[in-house]
Parts: sequence; structure tokens; C-alpha cells
Amino acid sequence: FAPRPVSTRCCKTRLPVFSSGNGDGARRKKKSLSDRTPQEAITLIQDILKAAIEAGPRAGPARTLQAYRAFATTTQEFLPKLLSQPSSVALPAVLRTLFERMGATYIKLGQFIASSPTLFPKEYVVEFQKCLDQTEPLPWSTIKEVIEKELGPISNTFSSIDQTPLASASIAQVHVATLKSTGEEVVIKVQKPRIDECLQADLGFLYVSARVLEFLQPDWERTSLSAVAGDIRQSMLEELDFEKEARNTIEFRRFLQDNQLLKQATAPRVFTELTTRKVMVMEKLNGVSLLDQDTISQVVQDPEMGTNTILTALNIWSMSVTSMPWFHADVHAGNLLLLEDGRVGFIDFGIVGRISEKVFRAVTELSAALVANDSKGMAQALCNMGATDKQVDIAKFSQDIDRVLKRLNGVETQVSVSAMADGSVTGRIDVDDTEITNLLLEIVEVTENNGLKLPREFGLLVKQSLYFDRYLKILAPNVDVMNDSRVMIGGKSRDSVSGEDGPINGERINGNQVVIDV
Ligand SMILES: Nc1ncnc2c1ncn2[C@@H]1O[C@H](COP(=O)(O)OP(=O)(O)OP(=O)(O)O)[C@@H](O)[C@H]1O
Repeated sequence: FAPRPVSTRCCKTRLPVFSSGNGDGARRKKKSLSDRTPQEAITLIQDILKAAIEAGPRAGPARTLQAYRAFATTTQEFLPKLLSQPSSVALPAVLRTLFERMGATYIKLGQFIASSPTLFPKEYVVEFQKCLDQTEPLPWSTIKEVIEKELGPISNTFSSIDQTPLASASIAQVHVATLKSTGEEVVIKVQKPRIDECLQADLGFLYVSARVLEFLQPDWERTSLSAVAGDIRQSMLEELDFEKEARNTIEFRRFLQDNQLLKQATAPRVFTELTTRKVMVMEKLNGVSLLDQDTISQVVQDPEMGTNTILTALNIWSMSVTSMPWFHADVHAGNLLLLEDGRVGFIDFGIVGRISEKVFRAVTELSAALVANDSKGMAQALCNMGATDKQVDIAKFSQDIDRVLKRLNGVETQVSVSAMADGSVTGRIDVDDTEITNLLLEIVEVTENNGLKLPREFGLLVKQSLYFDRYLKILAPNVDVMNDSRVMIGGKSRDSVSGEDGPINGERINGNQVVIDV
């Protein structure tokens, strides 16, 4: 795994959309999203189609056909209404539907929008949360071809492979197999054929990204569009590189090992000799998704287990944020497993986030202020993190923060438990992603209303923390994160902040302590 230099060439490419040649650049900068006309939406959709078709010769005829179909079905569905009653059509829904139908590149772009509440308008962030990344599995013969091209004849390495996939998403398909050499059960994550060409050779892709960004964020003086386009490109290329994902997984395991955490949590052992950019072979973790219904029934019968599992996951994730150069930025329920041996399993290190020194320092200040219930301090920390060109009214800002915090504490959790005829208990939890996003958006909104623009990396971090907040409320309802003396925020317990003895940094991870880095 020799490190590859990251090309920045595309980030510097002069994109058509940035050109001021059409003469209306200055006017456009003053527009807001609500000023967009249906005709502009139609032109955008046509541009997307054109870019996808132009990429056809390199991405394959199937891609061109897919683009035509997506365009035809979406316009058939929405165009008549868009022309006759524009106000009755929700543009975010039109774009999201189109993206899902256009395939991998656009699904990934949609997910980027969904995970960037500091960059995009609320209605688009909420709508793109629904962007589905589940696809029809590819036939086994296609997947087999990829494996054999990358690793040689299957029979040389594997004694058996389950031809029915464990999962299938836009980029990869996952199959369970047994290693011939040791008899160990493994999973093979296989990149779908031509996906890399489709994404990378999509000549118009960066142009389309910029067009979409410009459409969603007309006020682009505040945001550096070229930087955002570069960000999207880089995060997509990273997801396409399984050697990179393997390195991340290995680094996370090393972090667990160095901190003596392997007894509480693990990440799959990667078989580097069986890993390429397109295929990754790793240890199969035996467990169930943390919020799987069957798991919950176990948890309900043994509440301590649920509490310990989620506290451990939260502790470890938070610690990794503060002590590693990157953090797992996609810890949704499907990527956290409760293993048969009681440990927590972290999987899928394809999407990671990085925080700069400046944000890291501000997050630490923010955490300390949060622990001390010091909303003025929180306002100051957010000021230190964000960008602004005017004076912020700290007193008003801190009052607004107070209101959001009160609402954060008041979030209801939906847990239903039923007793079955055979005496067992089952439970069901409705995790409402939209509500989590709304809370995050509220923080961002309050900050923006006070004249500050927060960096995207902060959005990723807060979103993960809000997920954990929700899991805690579900699985460890007796832990009051904001007031419990066992809770550690930003590496300091509430007691230690108020001058009493509290756990020190090195002792942060134990079953009873929670570390929250906002
Ligand atoms: N090491 C593993 N052990 C057991 N199951 C695994 C392992 N890796 C992946 N899986 C299963 O395969 C599914 C998909 O894997 P993964 O999340 O890595 O793929 P993905 O294409 O990046 O999906 P997404 O981005 O939608 O989460 C997981 O949700 C999990 O059920």
C-alpha cells in the first residue's frame, strides 16, 4: 500500500460554471434559491443529462441508456406539473428522484449534499437524506469475473463462496466466503465493474457538480465552489479505492490495539495480500447491526448489555476523533455491529472525515463550554471556528444556543416493547434520521443567523454526535449525558471541570464513562 499522491489538478480546473463569460455572474451571485424559475430547473436537468450522455463513450452504452431512461421517466413524472403549476412541485424531490435513477455518481453526489448541512439549504439536505443506496444485486457471474481478474482463479484462494450477496449498494457488493488456506470465514467486498470509469471518466461530472452547487447555493461568494467540487471529487475517489479503505481499517485496528481497546471493540482484520483497489477481503465479524430488531430483543432482556455496548461505541469513536488524524464519518446503525462475543464491531471505513487544527481547537473549547453549561463560551467557540466578516453579537448568539440545547434535551425517543406469547420480549426502535438532521440544522441555522459560516467538517462531526446521542437515549436511557457526573465531554468530566477529582485523559475509556466531542 504505497501512498499515492493525490492529484489536485481537477480542483484547479477552470469549470465552465465559474466562467464569467456569460456576463450574468454578478447578477447570479445576488440570487437566492427561492428565486429559481422552473425553466432554470429544467435547464439544470437537461445539463445533467447532457453531461451523462457525453460521458457515454467512456462509461459505456448502458450508462447512456440509463441516463436517457432516468431523464425520460423523471420528466414524464414532473414536467407537466412543473410547467402548469410550478408552485406545486417540490424541486428537491425532483432532483433526488433524478439522482437515484442516474446511478452511482449522482447517488454519491446526493449523499454528499445530505451530509453537508453547513453548505446546502435545509430542504435539500433533508430530501437527499432519502437518497437510497441500495441496488439490485449484480449476477454472481459478473462479480466472479471481477474477483478472478483481481485475485486470480477463485478455487486457488477460496474453498467456498456464498453466491447470494450479503449486501449490494451503488459501488460495492459483499459476499461471504471461506479461505482455502485456513478455513477462516471472510467477507469479500467487490467493486462493481466499470463503476470507477463511470465516476472518474464522467467528463462532465465536475461541471455538473458545480452546476448543481450553483443551483442550490446561488450565494456562492460565501462558499468556495471550486474547493467544494474538489472535496466531492476527492471523497468519491477515496471511496473507490479499497486499498485506502483497507489502510483506514488497519489504522483503526492499530488505534484500538495501542489503546488496549481490542477487548471492547474491533474492526475487521484485513487480508492485505488479497486486497486491491477493487476487491477487499477481510475477517467476517459475527454479529448483528446495533439497532437490528433481534438485537434489541436481547438488549431489552439484558439492559446492561445495551448500555455497555453503546457507551463503548461512543467512547471509542469520540476518542478516535481526538487522537487520530481522521474519524469514521459514516457510523450509521448498519456500520456498528454488536458481536456475538459482546464487543462492538466498526465496519466500512470508506468515508472518513478530517478536522483541521483550527476546528479541533474550537471543538475542544466548545466541549469545555458545554460541560460548564456556558452558552457564552459555546458562542465564542463557534465564533472561533466559523468564518465571518462582521461583528457577532455574543449575548444574542448565546441565548439562541440556550434554546437549541433545551430542545436537544427534550427529544423524544420512540421505543416500543411487546411481550410475545412464548414469554419472550421483542423491541422496536424507530430511528428518525430526519429529526437528527433537523436538530443539527437548528444548530447550523442559529449559527448562520448570527452571521457565521461553519466549516463542512464540523457538520460531519456534529451529525455523528447526534446519531450517538440518539443511540444513547435508546440503549442507555438512564445515562443523562448533559448532567451525569460519569459523563466526560471533550476528555473532562463535569466534576473535574467544577474542580472536583475526575478521571484523567488516559482513563477515559471505561464502561461507565461517556466522552462527547460535539
Ligand atoms: N467485515 C464484515 N463482517 C461482517 N459483515 C460485513 C463486513 N463488512 C461488511 N459487512 C456487511 O455488508 C454490508 C455492506 O458493507 P459496507 O458497509 O462495507 O458496504 P458499502 O457498500 O460501503 O455500504 P454503505 O456505504 O451503504 O454502508 C454491511 O452493512 C454489513 O452487513
